[in-house]
Amino acid sequence: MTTAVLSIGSNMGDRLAHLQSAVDGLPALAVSAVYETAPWGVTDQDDFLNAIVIASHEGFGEWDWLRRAHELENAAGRVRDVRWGPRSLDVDVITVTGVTSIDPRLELPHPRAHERAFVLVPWLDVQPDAELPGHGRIADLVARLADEGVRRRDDLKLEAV
Ligand SMILES: Nc1ncnc2c1ncn2[C@@H]1O[C@H](COP(=O)(O)OP(=O)(O)OP(=O)(O)O)[C@@H](O)[C@H]1O
Ligand SMILES: Nc1nc2c(c(=O)[nH]1)N=C(CO)CN2
Repeated sequence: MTTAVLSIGSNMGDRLAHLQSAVDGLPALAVSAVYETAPWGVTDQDDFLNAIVIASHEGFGEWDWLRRAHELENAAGRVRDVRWGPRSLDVDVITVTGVTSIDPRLELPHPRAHERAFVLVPWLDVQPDAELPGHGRIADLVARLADEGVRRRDDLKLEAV
């Protein structure tokens, strides 16, 4: 049994429906609130909706989590073109408990998670005591980040089954 922390994001089309399709396709233990977030990296694009899913599955290794992430992105009609560009659905594997990897096809923990408020703020919702291996407690990381344009949208809800 492995537990994974996954970041889901969308800034194209029906953003909430895309996030919900990801939640529906993951063995979710917990789902954060939904956040409206300013684009990170390539800033000349629409705002994202972001959330965090904690998922657990008997017999799933780290590559199974990546495969599932890609299946969900493809099902949402994602076209892979611009790095950090607009997308119907982005599913990133942030951590898989006990796993580190420097393989460029699957780096764990995700190498940019520690600097992304759109990952850390929703993660704090569901696992306030979590640590990001190599970077310490996520609560401390969030406290150190400036206001990065992350706004909780309590009017939008993801349904976990
Ligand atoms: N932890 C990870 N989670 C998801 N993809 C990863 C991870 N580590 C490496 N990759 C690889 O990164 C490639 C590009 O992923 P993607 O298109 O989602 O990048 P991005 O979302 O634009 O940027 P970023 O990687 O900074 O989030 C994927 O094909 C995948 O093989
Ligand atoms: N706010 C926000 N910015 C992003 C996001 C995202 O999910 N949210 N995903 C990206 C692709 O990695 C690039 N930039």
